[in-house]
Amino acid sequence: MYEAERDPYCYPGTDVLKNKAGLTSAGALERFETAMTFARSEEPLPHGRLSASHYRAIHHHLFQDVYTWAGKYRTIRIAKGESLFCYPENIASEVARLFAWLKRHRYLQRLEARAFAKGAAHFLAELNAIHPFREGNGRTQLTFLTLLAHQAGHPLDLDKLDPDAVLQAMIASFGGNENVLADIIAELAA
Ligand SMILES: Nc1ncnc2c1ncn2[C@@H]1O[C@H](COP(=O)(O)OP(=O)(O)OP(=O)(O)O)[C@@H](O)[C@H]1O
Repeated sequence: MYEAERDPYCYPGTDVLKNKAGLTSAGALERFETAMTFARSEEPLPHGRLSASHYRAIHHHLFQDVYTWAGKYRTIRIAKGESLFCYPENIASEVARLFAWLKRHRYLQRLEARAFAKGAAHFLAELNAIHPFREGNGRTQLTFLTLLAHQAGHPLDLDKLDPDAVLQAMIASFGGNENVLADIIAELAA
Protein backbone atom coordinates (compact mmCIF):
# COMPACT_ATOMS: atom_id res chain seq x y z
CA MET A 1 0.00 0.00 0.00
CA TYR A 2 2.67 2.45 1.04
CA GLU A 3 5.64 3.23 -1.12
CA ALA A 4 8.72 3.20 1.05
CA GLU A 5 12.27 2.35 0.15
CA ARG A 6 14.27 -0.07 2.34
CA ASP A 7 11.58 0.16 4.93
CA PRO A 8 13.00 -0.73 8.37
CA TYR A 9 9.45 -1.40 9.54
CA CYS A 10 9.17 -4.39 7.18
CA TYR A 11 10.71 -7.84 7.16
CA PRO A 12 13.72 -7.68 4.82
CA GLY A 13 12.84 -8.13 1.17
CA THR A 14 9.09 -7.85 1.81
CA ASP A 15 6.50 -5.15 2.29
CA VAL A 16 5.03 -6.92 5.30
CA LEU A 17 5.27 -4.87 8.49
CA LYS A 18 7.16 -6.52 11.34
CA ASN A 19 4.54 -7.51 13.86
CA LYS A 20 4.23 -8.99 17.34
CA ALA A 21 2.79 -12.26 16.01
CA GLY A 22 5.75 -12.69 13.64
CA LEU A 23 3.45 -13.09 10.63
CA THR A 24 5.31 -12.78 7.35
CA SER A 25 2.37 -13.09 4.97
CA ALA A 26 0.49 -9.91 4.08
CA GLY A 27 -2.87 -11.68 4.18
CA ALA A 28 -2.29 -13.25 7.58
CA LEU A 29 -1.13 -9.93 9.01
CA GLU A 30 -4.16 -8.12 7.60
CA ARG A 31 -6.53 -10.64 9.21
CA PHE A 32 -4.66 -10.48 12.52
CA GLU A 33 -4.61 -6.66 12.46
CA THR A 34 -8.32 -6.47 11.67
CA ALA A 35 -9.26 -8.91 14.43
CA MET A 36 -7.06 -7.28 17.07
CA THR A 37 -8.02 -3.70 16.32
CA PHE A 38 -11.70 -4.65 16.19
CA ALA A 39 -11.46 -6.33 19.62
CA ARG A 40 -9.70 -3.28 21.05
CA SER A 41 -12.25 -0.92 19.48
CA GLU A 42 -14.97 -2.71 21.47
CA GLU A 43 -13.21 -1.80 24.73
CA PRO A 44 -13.50 1.59 26.40
CA LEU A 45 -11.10 4.05 24.75
CA PRO A 46 -8.32 5.73 26.72
CA HIS A 47 -9.54 8.86 28.46
CA GLY A 48 -8.07 12.17 27.42
CA ARG A 49 -8.68 15.77 26.52
CA LEU A 50 -8.67 15.50 22.74
CA SER A 51 -4.97 16.38 22.78
CA ALA A 52 -2.00 15.07 20.82
CA SER A 53 -1.12 12.64 23.61
CA HIS A 54 -4.74 11.47 23.65
CA TYR A 55 -4.47 10.82 19.91
CA ARG A 56 -1.33 8.77 20.41
CA ALA A 57 -2.98 6.86 23.25
CA ILE A 58 -5.85 5.91 20.95
CA HIS A 59 -3.45 4.60 18.29
CA HIS A 60 -1.61 2.69 21.00
CA HIS A 61 -4.86 1.26 22.32
CA LEU A 62 -5.99 -0.01 18.92
CA PHE A 63 -2.63 -1.36 17.70
CA GLN A 64 -0.89 -2.47 20.92
CA ASP A 65 -1.31 -6.18 20.13
CA VAL A 66 0.10 -5.86 16.63
CA TYR A 67 3.04 -3.41 16.52
CA THR A 68 5.76 -2.51 19.03
CA TRP A 69 5.57 1.08 17.78
CA ALA A 70 1.84 1.51 18.53
CA GLY A 71 1.29 5.09 19.69
CA LYS A 72 4.67 6.25 18.35
CA TYR A 73 5.24 8.58 15.43
CA ARG A 74 6.86 7.10 12.34
CA THR A 75 10.52 7.66 11.53
CA ILE A 76 10.46 7.22 7.76
CA ARG A 77 8.92 9.08 4.82
CA ILE A 78 5.75 7.62 3.36
CA ALA A 79 3.41 8.35 0.47
CA LYS A 80 0.12 7.02 -0.86
CA GLY A 81 -0.70 7.47 -4.52
CA GLU A 82 0.34 11.03 -5.35
CA SER A 83 0.28 12.15 -1.71
CA LEU A 84 3.61 12.49 0.07
CA PHE A 85 2.87 12.91 3.77
CA CYS A 86 4.66 15.10 6.34
CA TYR A 87 8.37 14.36 6.72
CA PRO A 88 9.05 12.46 9.95
CA GLU A 89 11.27 15.20 11.38
CA ASN A 90 8.29 17.60 11.27
CA ILE A 91 5.58 15.29 12.62
CA ALA A 92 5.81 16.21 16.32
CA SER A 93 5.69 19.96 15.65
CA GLU A 94 2.93 19.67 13.04
CA VAL A 95 0.81 17.52 15.34
CA ALA A 96 1.36 20.02 18.18
CA ARG A 97 0.35 22.88 15.87
CA LEU A 98 -2.80 21.10 14.74
CA PHE A 99 -3.97 20.14 18.23
CA ALA A 100 -3.28 23.70 19.40
CA TRP A 101 -5.60 24.80 16.57
CA LEU A 102 -8.27 22.39 17.82
CA LYS A 103 -7.96 23.70 21.38
CA ARG A 104 -8.10 27.30 20.15
CA HIS A 105 -11.31 26.41 18.33
CA ARG A 106 -12.72 24.98 21.57
CA TYR A 107 -12.74 21.43 20.21
CA LEU A 108 -15.40 22.53 17.72
CA GLN A 109 -18.00 22.63 20.47
CA ARG A 110 -21.06 24.90 20.46
CA LEU A 111 -21.13 25.15 16.68
CA GLU A 112 -24.02 24.69 14.30
CA ALA A 113 -23.98 21.50 12.24
CA ARG A 114 -22.46 23.03 9.09
CA ALA A 115 -19.76 24.93 10.97
CA PHE A 116 -18.88 21.77 12.89
CA ALA A 117 -18.62 19.75 9.68
CA LYS A 118 -16.38 22.39 8.10
CA GLY A 119 -14.07 22.56 11.12
CA ALA A 120 -13.93 18.77 11.48
CA ALA A 121 -13.11 18.40 7.77
CA HIS A 122 -10.24 20.87 8.11
CA PHE A 123 -8.91 19.08 11.18
CA LEU A 124 -9.16 15.67 9.51
CA ALA A 125 -7.54 16.88 6.29
CA GLU A 126 -4.58 18.30 8.21
CA LEU A 127 -4.27 15.19 10.34
CA ASN A 128 -4.28 13.02 7.25
CA ALA A 129 -1.64 15.18 5.57
CA ILE A 130 0.58 14.64 8.61
CA HIS A 131 -0.15 10.89 8.74
CA PRO A 132 1.77 10.51 12.00
CA PHE A 133 1.91 6.72 12.18
CA ARG A 134 3.49 4.14 9.92
CA GLU A 135 0.11 2.37 9.66
CA GLY A 136 -3.31 2.72 11.24
CA ASN A 137 -3.88 6.39 10.50
CA GLY A 138 -7.32 5.86 8.94
CA ARG A 139 -8.70 3.88 11.85
CA THR A 140 -7.27 6.28 14.43
CA GLN A 141 -8.64 9.28 12.52
CA LEU A 142 -12.13 7.79 12.43
CA THR A 143 -12.07 6.79 16.11
CA PHE A 144 -10.93 10.27 17.14
CA LEU A 145 -13.43 12.01 14.84
CA THR A 146 -16.24 9.94 16.37
CA LEU A 147 -15.17 11.06 19.84
CA LEU A 148 -14.76 14.69 18.79
CA ALA A 149 -18.19 14.73 17.10
CA HIS A 150 -19.87 13.12 20.09
CA GLN A 151 -18.36 15.63 22.51
CA ALA A 152 -19.28 18.50 20.20
CA GLY A 153 -22.92 17.43 20.19
CA HIS A 154 -22.93 16.18 16.58
CA PRO A 155 -22.69 12.39 16.99
CA LEU A 156 -21.91 10.47 13.81
CA ASP A 157 -23.93 7.60 12.41
CA LEU A 158 -21.12 5.37 11.13
CA ASP A 159 -23.61 2.97 9.51
CA LYS A 160 -24.01 5.64 6.83
CA LEU A 161 -20.26 5.74 6.11
CA ASP A 162 -19.22 4.89 2.56
CA PRO A 163 -15.48 4.01 2.70
CA ASP A 164 -14.89 4.70 -1.01
CA ALA A 165 -16.50 8.12 -0.79
CA VAL A 166 -14.43 8.94 2.28
CA LEU A 167 -11.23 7.88 0.50
CA GLN A 168 -12.03 10.12 -2.49
CA ALA A 169 -12.82 12.99 -0.12
CA MET A 170 -9.55 12.50 1.75
CA ILE A 171 -7.61 12.55 -1.51
CA ALA A 172 -9.44 15.72 -2.58
CA SER A 173 -8.64 17.29 0.80
CA PHE A 174 -4.95 16.54 0.30
CA GLY A 175 -5.24 18.58 -2.89
CA GLY A 176 -6.79 21.47 -0.92
CA ASN A 177 -10.51 20.86 -1.41
CA GLU A 178 -12.06 20.17 2.00
CA ASN A 179 -15.68 20.69 0.87
CA VAL A 180 -16.38 17.09 -0.11
CA LEU A 181 -15.15 15.89 3.27
CA ALA A 182 -17.27 18.51 5.04
CA ASP A 183 -20.34 17.32 3.10
CA ILE A 184 -19.69 13.73 4.18
CA ILE A 185 -19.26 14.68 7.83
CA ALA A 186 -22.43 16.80 7.71
CA GLU A 187 -24.31 13.84 6.27
CA LEU A 188 -22.97 11.43 8.91
CA ALA A 189 -23.96 13.87 11.65
CA ALA A 190 -27.44 14.55 10.31
N1 LIG B 1 -3.71 8.94 -1.99
C1 LIG B 1 -4.09 9.36 -0.80
N2 LIG B 1 -3.96 10.67 -0.47
C2 LIG B 1 -4.33 11.11 0.74
N3 LIG B 1 -4.86 10.32 1.71
C3 LIG B 1 -5.01 9.02 1.44
C4 LIG B 1 -4.63 8.47 0.17
N4 LIG B 1 -4.90 7.14 0.21
C5 LIG B 1 -5.42 6.87 1.43
N5 LIG B 1 -5.48 7.99 2.17
C6 LIG B 1 -5.99 8.13 3.55
O1 LIG B 1 -5.07 7.51 4.43
C7 LIG B 1 -5.77 6.99 5.56
C8 LIG B 1 -5.38 5.53 5.76
O2 LIG B 1 -4.10 5.51 6.33
P1 LIG B 1 -3.46 4.15 6.87
O3 LIG B 1 -3.37 3.15 5.79
O4 LIG B 1 -2.26 4.49 7.68
O5 LIG B 1 -4.61 3.72 7.90
P2 LIG B 1 -5.20 2.31 8.17
O6 LIG B 1 -6.11 2.47 9.35
O7 LIG B 1 -4.08 1.33 8.29
O8 LIG B 1 -6.00 2.01 6.84
P3 LIG B 1 -7.55 2.11 6.52
O9 LIG B 1 -8.00 3.49 6.85
O10 LIG B 1 -7.55 1.84 5.03
O11 LIG B 1 -8.19 1.03 7.36
C9 LIG B 1 -7.25 7.15 5.29
O12 LIG B 1 -7.76 8.30 5.95
C10 LIG B 1 -7.29 7.37 3.79
O13 LIG B 1 -8.41 8.16 3.42
